[in-house]
Amino acid sequence: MLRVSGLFAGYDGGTVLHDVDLEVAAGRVQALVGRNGAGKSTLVHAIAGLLRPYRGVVSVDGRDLAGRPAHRVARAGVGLVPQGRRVFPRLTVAEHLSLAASVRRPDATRSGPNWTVPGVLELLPRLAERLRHRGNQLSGGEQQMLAIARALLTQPRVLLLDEPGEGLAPELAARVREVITGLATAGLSVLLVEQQLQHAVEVADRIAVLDYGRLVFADSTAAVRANPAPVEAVLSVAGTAIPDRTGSVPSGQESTPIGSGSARSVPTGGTKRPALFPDPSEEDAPSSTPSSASPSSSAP
Ligand SMILES: Nc1ncnc2c1ncn2[C@@H]1O[C@H](COP(=O)(O)OP(=O)(O)OP(=O)(O)O)[C@@H](O)[C@H]1O
Repeated sequence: MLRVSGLFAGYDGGTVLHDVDLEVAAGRVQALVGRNGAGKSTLVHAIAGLLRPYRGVVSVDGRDLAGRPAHRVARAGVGLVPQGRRVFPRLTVAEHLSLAASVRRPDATRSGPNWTVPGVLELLPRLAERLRHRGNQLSGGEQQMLAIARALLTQPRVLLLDEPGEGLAPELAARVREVITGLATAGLSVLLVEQQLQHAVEVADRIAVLDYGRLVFADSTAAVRANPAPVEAVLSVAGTAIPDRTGSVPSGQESTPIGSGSARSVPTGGTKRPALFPDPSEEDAPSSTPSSASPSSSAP
């Protein structure tokens, strides 16, 4: 379990995160949404040890990691899929994977999933076809899969993903969400930074909203589906128009300027249910968890 408590962090003495509390249980996906500049990446970096918090607790399975350097945090079981993927342009896929596999955390074999190179290639078969390609020869989707594979090979118990669908074609972003669901099913605690609420609710068990560095909302995805207005109100202040599943912004849900005082949570047109979420009876059946997501199928 990942636990963040009373976390303050920022840059050069300025405070970005104010008293943030968050818990992500094993096997769960916690989505973190918020408008641009709300502090989502700052929180991810503070958890991952890339940014030293001013104060507060960051713990994994009860072990306090706040202020530890990134390599120590990684060895304690926190995997990071950073925003922008950050693959090495000149290393091949195979080299990325063998490098990641060489920095396994020391107790990795004693508990939790045991990810191997064959195991991640089974989960992400596109990478198997690209083993000799360099990072700069991969598509955005392939780079994202590589970033996920690299993180898994460090044998994380907690996986942090910072906007993994950013810049991907819709079908690839959907595949990434499918993989994330499978990873949670395999027992990981997943913290997912997601720009679009519509996508967050597809994959997360819980939704938290960060605004001006403060956690202003946290509840189950079911509760958000039932009443998205509080979350939408925070997001709409940023002028972030959330598209529906077809990718278009529903009529009446255009973004609201800061200070206008009206959230766009309920579209005009008289429907009670905001168009962001389809009626549950109209939704597609949930996709089954890919069996290949289980690392138990990994070769030793
Ligand atoms: N390295 C840095 N040095 C100084 N300030 C920073 C740095 N990184 C981020 N900030 C500032 O911290 C605040 C939060 O930024 P952060 O990147 O965490 O937001 P975010 O919610 O992830 O935004 P986005 O959705 O655009 O990625 C912003 O005001 C940003 O300008």
